[in-house]
Amino acid sequence: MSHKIVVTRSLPEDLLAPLHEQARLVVWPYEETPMPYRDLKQELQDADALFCNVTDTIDQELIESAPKLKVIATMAVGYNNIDIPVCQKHGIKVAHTPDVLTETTADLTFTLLLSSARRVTEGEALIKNNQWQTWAPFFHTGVDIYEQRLGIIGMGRIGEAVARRAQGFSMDICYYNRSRNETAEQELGAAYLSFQEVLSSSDFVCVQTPLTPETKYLLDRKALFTMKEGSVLINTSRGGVIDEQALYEALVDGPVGAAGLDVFEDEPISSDHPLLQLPQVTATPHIGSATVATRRKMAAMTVRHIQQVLAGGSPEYAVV
Ligand SMILES: NC(=O)C1=CN([C@@H]2O[C@H](COP(=O)(O)OP(=O)(O)OC[C@H]3O[C@@H](n4cnc5c(N)ncnc54)[C@H](OP(=O)(O)O)[C@@H]3O)[C@@H](O)[C@H]2O)C=CC1
Ligand SMILES: O=CC(=O)O
Repeated sequence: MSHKIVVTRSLPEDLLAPLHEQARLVVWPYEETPMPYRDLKQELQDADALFCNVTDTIDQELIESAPKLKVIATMAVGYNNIDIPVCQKHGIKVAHTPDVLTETTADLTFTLLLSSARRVTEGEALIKNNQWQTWAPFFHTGVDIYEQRLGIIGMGRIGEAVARRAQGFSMDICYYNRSRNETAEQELGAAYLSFQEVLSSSDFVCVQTPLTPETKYLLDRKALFTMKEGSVLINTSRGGVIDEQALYEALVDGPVGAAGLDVFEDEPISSDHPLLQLPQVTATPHIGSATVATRRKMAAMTVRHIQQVLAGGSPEYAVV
């Protein structure tokens, strides 16, 4: 047993069992609390593999203090928290978990879309706060979903899965990517439009890009203020893709009618954040892929990635 593996969150024992058989595991004992950076740095000094997640910052300092590290396997598809060029420079393999979480994340995206359009959480709060007085012709009206236009910024795996759900609502689908997605165009009837056209013509805009230097604040003030009057914005990608201050202004004084947000620039978002004071914001705590079945698949895939690299091979889903 020569390998050391660091796991930054507690996980069900049966999921980690295959690793125990071939290595010494250091597992952060808490599920709800991230492993502090300092402890992680200390443990990585003689580690061969790292099992991490979206809350761990895997930066140059950390990577360069881990001379034996061979693989960083993250239990997520997004890897914006990992310094990929530094990993490449040091020959460290990086693996992530696409595909297994696609449908689950699309379900949550569509849940936010439906909920924002029909003001579900606002309505629930009215009832629970004893503020529902009567049925009234225009009481608590929302916007229609069926036959409306859905614009997807980032038509990749999750974007396509959201579009498939939108077909069931007879939505008119358009998208923007840097490159054209022939599958989405031919099989889902999605129209390829410019970024501006998607924003200005869509009743619903779903953001599904990764967070990269290019997509940081992709939805800035200018972009948000070109959105269609009364439109609904859904973000289940990463908080940093949207300028939150500008989104607040676009919701209060601009064209955005409502927003459904699963991700935030700083997580966990503080309950006194201005966005959370707005009734037209529906917020969930970064739970896009959070079903038991999907999280188990993600964890099992992350374990396999570590096994594959420690056995001298390449991970099934390699970033680099
Ligand atoms: N809320 C949650 O819990 C979850 C969040 N996520 C987030 O969702 C993201 C997407 O996942 P997934 O669908 O699997 O990823 P994919 O790589 O399959 O899709 C990403 C899409 O974004 C497009 N894109 C990338 N850069 C740009 C850009 N600069 N401008 C416009 N479009 C761009 C890509 O097209 P092209 O390259 O042609 O531009 C591609 O179509 C993840 O990176 C992660 O951050 C994922 C799972 C759960
Ligand atoms: O945010 C989650 C992910 O898998 O990426």
